[in-house]
Parts: sequence; C-alpha cells; structure tokens
Amino acid sequence: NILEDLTGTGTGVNGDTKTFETRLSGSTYQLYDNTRGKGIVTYTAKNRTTLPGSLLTSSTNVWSDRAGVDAHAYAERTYDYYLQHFGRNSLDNKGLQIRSSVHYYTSYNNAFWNGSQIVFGDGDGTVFTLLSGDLDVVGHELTHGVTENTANLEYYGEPGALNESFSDIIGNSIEGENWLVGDKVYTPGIPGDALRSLANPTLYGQPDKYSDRYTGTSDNGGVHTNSGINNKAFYLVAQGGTFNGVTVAGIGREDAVQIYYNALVYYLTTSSDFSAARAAVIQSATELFGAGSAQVTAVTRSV
Ligand SMILES: CCC(=O)Oc1c(C)cccc1C(=O)O
Ligand SMILES: [Ca+2]
Ligand SMILES: [Zn+2]
Repeated sequence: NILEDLTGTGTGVNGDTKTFETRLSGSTYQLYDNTRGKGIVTYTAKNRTTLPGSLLTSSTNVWSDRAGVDAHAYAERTYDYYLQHFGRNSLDNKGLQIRSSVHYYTSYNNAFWNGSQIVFGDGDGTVFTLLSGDLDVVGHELTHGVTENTANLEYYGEPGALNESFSDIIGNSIEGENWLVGDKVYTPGIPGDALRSLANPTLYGQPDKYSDRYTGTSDNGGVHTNSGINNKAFYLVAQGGTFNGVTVAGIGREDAVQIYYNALVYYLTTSSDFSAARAAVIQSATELFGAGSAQVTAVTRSV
C-alpha cells in the first residue's frame, strides 16, 4: 500500500476546527503523523479498557471524533514544544513513538500515562468533558512520560508531588495562556473554574507553602495536593509577586520553564524531595543564567 503524509481536518472537543498530519494507507486515512519522531499515533478504546484499542481511521481525511482530533493535534503541539524549547526529540529524546487512546472506559473522569502511552476518558459530562480537549492536560500527560525517561520521580509522597507538579508546570507552559490547569475540560457547565491553579493553588484545595503540606496516605500521599507547593513557586518565579512577606521580580514563563525543565532532566532523581527540588532549581538557574542574575534571585526568593 502507499504510505504518504497528508493533512487532515477536524473539529475539536470545544468545536474548533484544526488541521493535523495523517497517513494514507491504501484508501484509508489514519490518525498517524509520520512527520514527527517515530510517529504520533492516535487510537480509540471504544469505551472499553483494552489498550491501545483501534487506530482511528477515516475514508475522507475529514475527522469527526472530537476527542481523537484534540488528542492527536495536541500531541503534535507538545512534541513541537519539547523540540523547539528544549531540543528534546519526544519523550525519550530518541523520537519515541507517541501513542494516545481516547474514549477509555465509560464516563471516566481521568487521564493518565500508563508507562507506555497516554489515555483519556470521556468524562461524565459534569465533572469533565472529553479530557483530551485541553492542551495543558495533554501536555501534562505526555510530561509524565518525559519524567519517567529522566528524573523518574517515584509516584508517592514528595517525589510524587514533584512528578505531578512538573507535569502541571510544563503542560501549562505549552499552552502558555493562563495559570490554570484543565480549565477547558473541567466542569463544562461552570465557566472560569479549573482543576488546579498555579497562581493560587488554595483556590482548589491545594497548599501553596511547604508548612501546609498534606502528610496523609490518600492519593499516594497527596501527589495531586502537594504539587501546589512547587506549582506556586514556579508561578512566583515566572510571574513574580509578594508571598509570605517576600517580593519576587518575575522573570517570565520562558526563562522559568527552562530552569524547571533543566532541573527535572539533570538534577532530580527518583527519590528527590522538596528540599532537593529547591537545590535543583537554584543550581539550574545558576547554570543557565549565572550567579547573581535576576533569574537566580527570583528562584532563590521563591523556593
Ligand atoms: C491535568 C491532567 C490531570 O491531572 O489528569 C489526571 C486526572 C484528570 C485525574 C487523575 C490523575 C490525573 C493525572 O494525570 O495525574
Ligand atoms: Ca490552562
Ligand atoms: Zn498527572
């Protein structure tokens, strides 16, 4: 059969039209982008739990599976961001094929990285709509794959909260629009809210300082709770502000995310805790921008 790269068109979860790379195999178009790394491939789990499910195909290259359209297009956007901003070629820096499955199970209010691929539920329509409909969610999930190939932060306790936080930080930076996480798919009936806020984690029940950390055992020792602590620190480095009597002159998203990415890839390891993360970002800022720089000052004040 003839395999050629083509441009498909489709409607996303929020009704927006977008284009993306597809592949023609014989007379069938596939959600298979062969132009990035070893490919970006998108499947449907058809509301079952068998993964990856079936490759999404079309006879016309006009696509109506809104969850599949956004999972595919946002995986492309995430791949491009990692390459352009960090020179990283996919999750393993060796072009690893990115696989996504949508329509996982029924009314499933979750999205996850399963160690090999990313997976999106449809949501129940109240808590979440189709979860691939937000670029920062797709970026969050794919960043779990980057973390596994770099620091490999254990998904428990403080390392787990850092694992979660780096996914929020980089996912939010890929979207680069606001300081909210999941806002485009969370509670479709309620405008303006979000799953989490980097600017004010306490809005959604997260601590914003280490002294308020959760020390229980639920949610793997609070990985989705204590991530707010590192998220707030990143926000202060990027945007600046006065917090706990300390005033930080922000350095902007780009320098901030470069520092945090560098820390994730070169300094953090499986058991790194918040103390290690502080040292890692200070070291990264110093390495990237020099001792005494505005960037080092902002980081030193924020963490
Ligand atoms: C921002 C994406 C996100 O947090 O996805 C999850 C959801 C919606 C439920 C449970 C776990 C996760 C996750 O990826 O950590
Ligand atoms: Ca957002
Ligand atoms: Zn996560």
